[in-house]
Amino acid sequence: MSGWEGSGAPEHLLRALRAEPPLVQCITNYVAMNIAANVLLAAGASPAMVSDAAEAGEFAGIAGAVTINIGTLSAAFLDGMNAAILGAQAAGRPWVLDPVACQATRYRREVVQMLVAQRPAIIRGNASEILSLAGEASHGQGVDGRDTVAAAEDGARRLAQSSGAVVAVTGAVDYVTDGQRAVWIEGGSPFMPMNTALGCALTCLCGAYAAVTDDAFDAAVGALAHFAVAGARAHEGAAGPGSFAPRFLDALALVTPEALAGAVIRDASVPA
Ligand SMILES: Nc1ncnc2c1ncn2[C@@H]1O[C@H](COP(=O)(O)OP(=O)(O)OP(=O)(O)O)[C@@H](O)[C@H]1O
Ligand SMILES: Cc1ncsc1CCO
Ligand SMILES: [Mg+2]
Repeated sequence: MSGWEGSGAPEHLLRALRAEPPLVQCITNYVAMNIAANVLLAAGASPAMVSDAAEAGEFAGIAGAVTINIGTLSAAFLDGMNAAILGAQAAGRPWVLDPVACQATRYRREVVQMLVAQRPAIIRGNASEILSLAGEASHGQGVDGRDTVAAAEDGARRLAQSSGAVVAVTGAVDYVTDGQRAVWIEGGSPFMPMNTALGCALTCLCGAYAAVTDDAFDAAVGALAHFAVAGARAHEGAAGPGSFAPRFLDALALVTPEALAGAVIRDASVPA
């Protein structure tokens, strides 16, 4: 099918987001901070990189959503993450988890399990990270995915069922599931994984979409469709990852709700 039907379709969410730009509190890594903020601004949202525990919980009370990324994990970041999650939960706002390189060290494996237990609305990671979270063998090399998204399909569905989160697995073709509903999303560009932190930025955009709908599945599909359409457009005329990067920011901003309606989204739901 082409396009996700109904009021939760990406084009409707993008219209809502542009009409009232959501404030998204991003606790992300040092590599991603600037890239993710620019991605959110281009897409139409309002980023704030607020992570210290002294204010992260209070700030979460005024944000539309919180996003948490363990890319450059430290004790100080972790304190801020826990404060922000408590603040988001007290305010009834969703939070999104990016389990960067969670397969790599015991510290990351333990921290990410503790975070998953705090009920993120969405978990967005590459296939190697999602396989590890699902308890399966992962071939991830540090922060880079080395597994196919198809290999993580079953694990993603089980992880969604056990955690209660919508799970979004990204790669050449993306997969999103809430444990029952599922879609494949096509598009993007092979230059995307050659630009650092675009996945981290996408996690922040999942927060922006989650701020404008109560349905975390629709939010994840909307954010990933926005990246897929903008990435494919930016690929046209790009000579490599360097010239791709500014075209991608332009494309994120120039994508219209009507263009998002043309995103290639294939239903893969398990029959009830
Ligand atoms: N080969 C590819 N072709 C098309 N799009 C791709 C490809 N690989 C990744 N993407 C897209 O790039 C974006 C980021 O996904 P990716 O899986 O690379 O994240 P990641 O590994 O977490 O990145 P990072 O940790 O560097 O932020 C997604 O929108 C995804 O669809
Ligand atoms: C390169 C890198 N190292 C830690 S986080 C990060 C950004 C991509 O995940
Ligand atoms: Mg990543």
